[in-house]
Amino acid sequence: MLSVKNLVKWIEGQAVLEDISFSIEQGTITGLIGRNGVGKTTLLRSLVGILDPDQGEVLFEGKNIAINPEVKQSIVFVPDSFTTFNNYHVKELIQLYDAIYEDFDVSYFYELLQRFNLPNNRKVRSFSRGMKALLFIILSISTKAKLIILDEPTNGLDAIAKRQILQFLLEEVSESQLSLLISSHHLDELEKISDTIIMMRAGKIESVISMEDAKLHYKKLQVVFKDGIMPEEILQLSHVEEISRIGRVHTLLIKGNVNETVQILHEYQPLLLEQLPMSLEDMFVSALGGDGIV
Ligand SMILES: Nc1ncnc2c1ncn2[C@@H]1O[C@H](COP(=O)(O)OP(=O)(O)OP(=O)(O)O)[C@@H](O)[C@H]1O
Repeated sequence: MLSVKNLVKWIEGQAVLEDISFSIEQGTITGLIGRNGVGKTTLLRSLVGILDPDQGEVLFEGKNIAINPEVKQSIVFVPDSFTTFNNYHVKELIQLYDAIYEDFDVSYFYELLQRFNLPNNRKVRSFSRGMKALLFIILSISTKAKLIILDEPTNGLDAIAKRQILQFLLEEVSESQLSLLISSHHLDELEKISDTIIMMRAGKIESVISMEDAKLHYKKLQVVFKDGIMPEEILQLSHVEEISRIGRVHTLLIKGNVNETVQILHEYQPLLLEQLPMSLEDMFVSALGGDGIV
């Protein structure tokens, strides 16, 4: 559905995006993660034409978005800040979206407004941060676009609103074959809803991995030895990484064949050896933990 090919973006003499390529399939949720300043927002803005890439292209259903502006009807970007719209009344926003997006569904918008208990008789300025986030997610869904790109969508939402909106996004994806690309630092949320995770590092793609593969290929083990010391042989294994140590409890991240590692660990007769659920945060820390802020 969306195909990004060799995207490069320079800002003020600095390469912010370097040779970015990936694709997004219909009806899927892709999470975009990476440390602060790696270029996530710049990438999202380049995908929708707010920024012009210096090299490379973005194809939506085979059409280059730079020379086929009508394609932008099918892609909606929800930014992480809504100050531009502060002076708009909700009704003016509806008129604006209705004028821009041919398939904007006004009655569905009002239905969603009611579902999320948002007022329709006020200016955006009077909404809280979380209410604004909800409002713009609802607006984007009501456009009936095929791809919605969200930059930090759950920032400022309370725990209940977060759950509601994530559940709602999942429903929309399964019912209407919508695709979502979501940039977020809330890895626990992305882990629950994403099919694929794109990890960025210093303006480049570090990895693209399906959550299914990630769960198969990464495992987390907790191990305690009598003398509290992790055998050097284990630390030397290239697919094993010690991600934390609290007292005598060592936590290991295993990439690849976990059975082989467990067998070796058993030879050292540990007092405790147990497998823990692997989280996206573990993968993130393992892959990017050594990086400073870029
Ligand atoms: N308008 C701009 N002028 C100068 N530098 C910019 C501009 N926009 C982005 N940058 C730089 O580009 C890099 C990437 O910024 P970007 O906002 O895309 O990162 P990010 O991954 O979204 O970060 P965060 O997770 O903190 O939101 C940073 O080094 C930033 O300083």
